[in-house]
Order: sequence, then C-alpha cells, then structure tokens
Amino acid sequence: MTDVYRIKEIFYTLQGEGTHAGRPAVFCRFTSCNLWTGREEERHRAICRFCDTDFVGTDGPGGGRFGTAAELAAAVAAAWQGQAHPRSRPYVVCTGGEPLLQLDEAAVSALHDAGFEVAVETNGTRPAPPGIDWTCVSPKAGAEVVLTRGDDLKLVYPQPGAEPARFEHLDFTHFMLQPMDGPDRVANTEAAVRYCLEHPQWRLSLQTHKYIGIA
Ligand SMILES: C[S@@+](CC[C@H](N)C(=O)[O-])C[C@H]1O[C@@H](n2cnc3c(N)ncnc32)[C@H](O)[C@@H]1O
Ligand SMILES: Nc1nc2[nH]cc(C(=O)O)c2c(=O)[nH]1
Ligand code: SF4
Ligand SMILES: [Mg+2]
Repeated sequence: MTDVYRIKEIFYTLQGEGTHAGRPAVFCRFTSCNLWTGREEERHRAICRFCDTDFVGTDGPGGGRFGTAAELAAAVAAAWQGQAHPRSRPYVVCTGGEPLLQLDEAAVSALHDAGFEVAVETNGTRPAPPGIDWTCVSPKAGAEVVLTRGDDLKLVYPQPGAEPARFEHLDFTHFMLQPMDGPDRVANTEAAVRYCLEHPQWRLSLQTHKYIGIA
C-alpha cells in the first residue's frame, strides 16, 4: 500500500503516441523517476538524458498529494470530459516520471472501480501491479528491463546501447520506434523511418501531440 500518491498533473487530452495515438485519455503524471532526478543541472549524469518532461513536484494542473487510491481515482474521474457511449470506456494513461514507483494494485483497482481502462507508460525497470489493461514499455540504454511482456514496446530512437534488435525477442504485441525529440529530431526521424523501412517488424511512433500543439 502506498500511503500517498504524489502527482505532478492530471489532464485530459489525446494519447499522442503508440498504438492508441488519437484516443482521448486522462493523463495522470506521477512525480519522480528512478533514471533522472528531473533537475536540469543533473541531466548530463543521469541514466536517461533525453527526457522531454517536467515531472518534479506536485504543482501542475490537477496535481497534488492524494492520501488514498479512491481520492486519486476521483481526481482522475473529475478530469474525464467525454460523453458516455457504449463503445468507449473512459481511458487513463498513468505516466510520469516513472509511474511504477508509485502505482500499486489499490490504485489500479480504484481506477477500475471509477470505470476506467488503465494504461501505463513505463521505462520497464520495475515490476507492474496486477490488473493493468495496457502496458507500454519504453526501454532506456543502461537500465535493465524487467517488464518483458506487454502491449507496446516503444523504443526512443536512436539510443546507443539500446539497439532495436536487443528487444525484438520480448513478448510484446507492437514494436515501435519513436524518434528522439531534441536538437536532432529531424535527423532522428529520418533514421527511424529508414530503420522501419528496412526492418518492417518495427513501426513508426510519432509524438503527434507535439505536431498539433496540444498537451
Ligand atoms: C516522459 S516518459 C514517462 C514514462 C516512463 N518514465 C518512460 O520513460 O516510459 C513518456 C514517454 O516519452 C518518451 N520520451 C521521453 N523523452 C523523449 C524524447 N526526447 N523524445 C521522444 N520520446 C521521449 C519516453 O520514452 C516514454 O515513452
Ligand atoms: N498527448 C500526449 N500523449 C502522450 N503519450 C505519452 C505521453 C507521456 O508523457 O507519457 C504523452 C503526453 O505527454 N501527451
Ligand atoms: S525514464 Fe521516462 S520519465 Fe524517467 S527520465 Fe527517462 S523518459 Fe523521463
Ligand atoms: Mg510526454
């Protein structure tokens, strides 16, 4: 049991990446990561150095400290803005930071009780609690993957030391390359396109929210 969930922000948008790109979702961004402190002055010596996200603190929209799983689920439910429809279940993407430092069975269960299908975006270095409906693992060079099965294996590309072939044997349904954003985004996108064309077991994942200017 987690006694408190520390959340950077909770917001409603479209999933921008991976197989579910385009799907409306509440994003629940957990504070903290095990591969970077989130402090810019420490980025150069972090295990994961290309992170595009501010996950420090609890000061974002809808963020805060939630004392129980039910309170967290209520905050997520309050952020959902979709109309009820028999063919769409409310969807929450637990991300961060690294959500699996905090997301536990009680939280997954409370989100289910609130009517949500529960997805997670994780670096794959920590085991997942039972019950998650959609698991996207995004491996990082220099960090061992212990979550070796799931739905999307979404590799940021290129990463020396985390070449796509290293992950192809894992038990995932979809294998995707996501161009590393940053100063070399255009070149990285060209390289990812080339890799997919030559290795059609991989597909391209673009960060579509960035192209259309939504969160
Ligand atoms: C901010 S992370 C949070 C979840 C988890 N810590 C992880 O790394 O999967 C969310 C997603 O953004 C991806 N990402 C982070 N920085 C990126 C960048 N500069 N370019 C492309 N994707 C990036 C991650 O690999 C991950 O798939
Ligand atoms: N729209 C949108 N889609 C996303 N997919 C994964 C994200 C993340 O930061 O985990 C993300 C995000 O930050 N925004
Ligand atoms: S593992 Fe995820 S949250 Fe942590 S620094 Fe890397 S991309 Fe950011
Ligand atoms: Mg993001």
